[in-house]
Amino acid sequence: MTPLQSSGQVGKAIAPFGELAFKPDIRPDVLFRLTGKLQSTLELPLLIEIFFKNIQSSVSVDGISYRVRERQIVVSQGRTSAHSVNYELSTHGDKVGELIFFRSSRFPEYELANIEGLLSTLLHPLRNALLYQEALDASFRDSLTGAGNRVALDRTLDREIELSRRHEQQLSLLMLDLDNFKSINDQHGHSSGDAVLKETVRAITDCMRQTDLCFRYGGEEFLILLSNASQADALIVADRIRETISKLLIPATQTTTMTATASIGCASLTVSDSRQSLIHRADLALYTAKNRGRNCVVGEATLSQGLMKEKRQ
Ligand SMILES: Nc1nc2c(ncn2[C@@H]2O[C@H](COP(=O)(O)OP(=O)(O)OP(=O)(O)O)[C@@H](O)[C@H]2O)c(=O)[nH]1
Repeated sequence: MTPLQSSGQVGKAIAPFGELAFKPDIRPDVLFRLTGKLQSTLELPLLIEIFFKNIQSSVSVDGISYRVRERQIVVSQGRTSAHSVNYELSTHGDKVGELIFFRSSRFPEYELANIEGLLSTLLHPLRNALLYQEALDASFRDSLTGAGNRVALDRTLDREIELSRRHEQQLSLLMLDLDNFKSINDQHGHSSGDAVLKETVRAITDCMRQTDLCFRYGGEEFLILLSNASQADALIVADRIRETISKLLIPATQTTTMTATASIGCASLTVSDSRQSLIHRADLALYTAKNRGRNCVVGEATLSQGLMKEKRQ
C-alpha cells in the first residue's frame, strides 16, 4: 500500500493557491509550451504521456496514474513508488477523474504548489479528451441496450480471432435470439419490447466474464464473444444466460410483468475459420435451437451429428 500523502481538489486549489504556503515556481515559457503540447491531442493515453514527460523538468516524479472510476479508465505512465499524492480533478463543475503522482520521497509543500500549477494546464485538455472518448465509445455502442454495435463487432471479431490464434487459445461465439419477440411487441407495445431488450443485455452481461463481449447483431439478436472458452465452457455459459433470461420478470405496466425466453447457438473457432464462417456456424446452431422448440442451447457437436440438415432460409 502506498501511503496517501495528501489530496486536494485541484479545481478549487488552482484558483487562489490560497491553501498552500508556496506559490508555483514554474517558468511561464514552460507552462506555455506544456499547454501547447497538451492541446495537440484528444487521445487520453497520449495526453497523459505528454504531461508526464513534460513535467519532469519542473517536478521529479517516478510515475503518474490517471483514473476515472465510473468509466473504468486507468492510464498510467512510469512506475508506482512509496509516496503518492492524489488529486480529484474538476473543471467547470465537471469531475474529470483523479490523478496520482508517485515517487520514492515525500513531496514537500513547494513541489505540491508546482504540481498544482502544472495540473492547471491539464484540466481543459483532459475534459476535451474525455468528451472525445465518450463520443468515440458511443459510436461503437447500440444506443438502446449499451451492447456493442455492428461496427464494433466487425472490428473486434477479426482482432479476437487473430489474438486467439497467436496465443493458441480457444474462442467461442454464441448467437442468441429472443423467442417470439414479435408477440411481446404486439402484446405489450414497442417500448415494453425495448425494455425486454435492455434487460436481456443486462442478463447476458451478468452471466459473462469481464473479458467477454456482447454485441447487438440485429433487432432481437445478440452475439456473445467468449475469449479463451472451449465449446464445453461456452455451452455452460450459454445455458446460464438462457436460464437467467427465462427467469426475468420485466415490468410491463405498474402491476404486470413480462417474461421472455431465448434460443442460443454456439460455435467455436477452428483453424480454417474466418469471421463470416464462425458467425455462420453459430447461426446454423441457433436455427437448430429454434427448430427444437426454442428456449434451448445448441452446440456444434449436435450439428456435426447430422441433426442439422435444413438450411436457413
Ligand atoms: N421493441 C423493439 N422491437 C424490435 C426492435 N428491433 C426489432 N424488433 C422487433 O423484433 C421482432 C422480431 O420478430 P421475428 O423476426 O418475427 O422473430 P420472433 O418473433 O422473435 O420469432 P422467433 O425468432 O422465430 O422466435 C419484430 O417484430 C421487430 O419489429 C427494437 O429495437 N425494439
